[in-house]
Amino acid sequence: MAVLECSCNSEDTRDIEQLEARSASGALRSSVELLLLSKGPRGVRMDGPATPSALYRMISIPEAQEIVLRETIPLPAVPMGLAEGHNYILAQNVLAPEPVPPFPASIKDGYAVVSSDGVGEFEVAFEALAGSPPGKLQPGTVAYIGTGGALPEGADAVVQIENTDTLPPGPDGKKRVRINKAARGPGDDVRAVGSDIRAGQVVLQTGDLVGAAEVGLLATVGATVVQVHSKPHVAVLSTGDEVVEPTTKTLGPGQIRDANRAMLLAAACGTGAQVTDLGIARDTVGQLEACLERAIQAKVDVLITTGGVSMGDRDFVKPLLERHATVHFGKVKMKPGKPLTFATLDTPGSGGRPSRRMLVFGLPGNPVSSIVTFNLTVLPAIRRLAGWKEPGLRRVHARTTAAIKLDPERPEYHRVTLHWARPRDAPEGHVGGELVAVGTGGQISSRLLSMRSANALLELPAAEKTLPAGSVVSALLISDLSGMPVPQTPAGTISAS
Ligand SMILES: Nc1nc2c(c(=O)[nH]1)N[C@H]1C(S)=C(S)[C@@H](COP(=O)(O)OP(=O)(O)OC[C@H]3O[C@@H](n4cnc5c(N)ncnc54)[C@H](O)[C@@H]3O)O[C@H]1N2
Ligand code: MOO
Repeated sequence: MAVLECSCNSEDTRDIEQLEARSASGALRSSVELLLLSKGPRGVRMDGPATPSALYRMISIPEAQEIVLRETIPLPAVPMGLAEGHNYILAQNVLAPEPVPPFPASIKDGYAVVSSDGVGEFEVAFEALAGSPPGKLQPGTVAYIGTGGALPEGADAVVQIENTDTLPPGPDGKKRVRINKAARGPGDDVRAVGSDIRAGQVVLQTGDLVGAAEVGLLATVGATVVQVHSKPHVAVLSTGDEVVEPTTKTLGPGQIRDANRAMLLAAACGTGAQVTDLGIARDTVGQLEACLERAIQAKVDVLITTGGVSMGDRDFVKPLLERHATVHFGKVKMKPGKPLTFATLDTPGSGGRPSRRMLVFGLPGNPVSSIVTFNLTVLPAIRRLAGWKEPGLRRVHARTTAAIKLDPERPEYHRVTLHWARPRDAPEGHVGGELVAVGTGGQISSRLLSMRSANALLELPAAEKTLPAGSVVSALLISDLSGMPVPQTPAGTISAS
């Protein structure tokens, strides 16, 4: 992970009018402003007032997610070495150039035999050890063979050592063995050529995530350099006059420590993205614009801001994006996260280079709103950039354990910890279970404790009613479930149905 520190806390306090005046006189020529001059048909305005936030159409979350993915183009493929390729998405199919195993290989330590020779006493003609070239076996003799050893020519099966007794050497000093239990026939305890992987078989496909096992497969077929999608470069910026560094020992009047930046940098890091910390911007157009410029200069693929996207007269993020980018939406019917804003900013390439696109997510300042909207929109975009075919959160169903009052207007993403438990009416000792959703306490969007240990978001519809305990509700997974509480049952338990 590369971390580039770049704080934007300059003392620049230009307001919108000053900016507009300087722009009109041609005094500003930063890369942000040059972008303005090269804007496309849906591009930005430098003249006229910003769209008041109240004027944004409130769209649904599925619509918002569709827009985000529509505007997100996977990053180009790059060659990557075997070890570094871990956790990348393949941009090519990988074929086996030869069969695995490439020779008939013993499955056991024992004796290579001619299966029709059956039981009896045999001379051990030679040793066929793993890694050695196979010898040639005559009928009526056997060869000692190790697991993975190449079956000698003439042999057609292996008898494991447990089914043999070592005999004293013969008068000629040759080793001898008694086969007590014959091979069941040709091929017994032998891996045939290509039985694991056929020659030419596609072992990995475009779009596959390279986990540890996939690295092993690449190594097996000798694919030491493969094409993978680049990982995006993500920058995170906090905004707000009240927001101070987490290192602040004593908070001044009205100050709060910046929770969002560290949290979102951690979340972005968790995707494998390269991350850049853009610091905290004060609520001034000048500082925000300077940070936007930094992000462009640093060639980030995804810029995440938090705060300043709502209705206040110091909420400058939307107006800034309206001026410098194409804003696709600025209000989403969801709780938390209503003022979620999404824009794209295209930088034209020069000297034959392709143009770059920066996705900009203006997340709400409330910490829970910022991490919930990250999971629902930013994460899928990061995954799509990195080449994921199915970048959305995985949906499961879970039973609620308490009554939940629904929001009458906005669908709510209710934070829960999923457990695996016996169904409610199941008798003691019942094998199998279902997902049970335990709420994380007060769900107000400022209360970050509601995200603590949350591994899923219940998708609650907007309605004028209370959902009774025991309802089955769809839930989106926001963390891997391997740490999920699970009642202990003996290993290998099988349900008797
Ligand atoms: N008149 C209206 N006011 C608000 C509306 C509305 O529709 N009409 N929407 C509310 C909703 S919903 C949300 S969510 C918030 C979002 O506001 P902003 O995105 O503009 O965020 P701020 O006002 O800057 O901050 C909100 C809240 O979060 C705290 N905060 C901000 N940054 C951080 C940070 N980095 N770490 C921790 N906490 C942070 C900030 O102090 C505020 O308490 O708007 C409602 N208002
Ligand atoms: O939508 Mo806001 O995120 O409810 O608090």
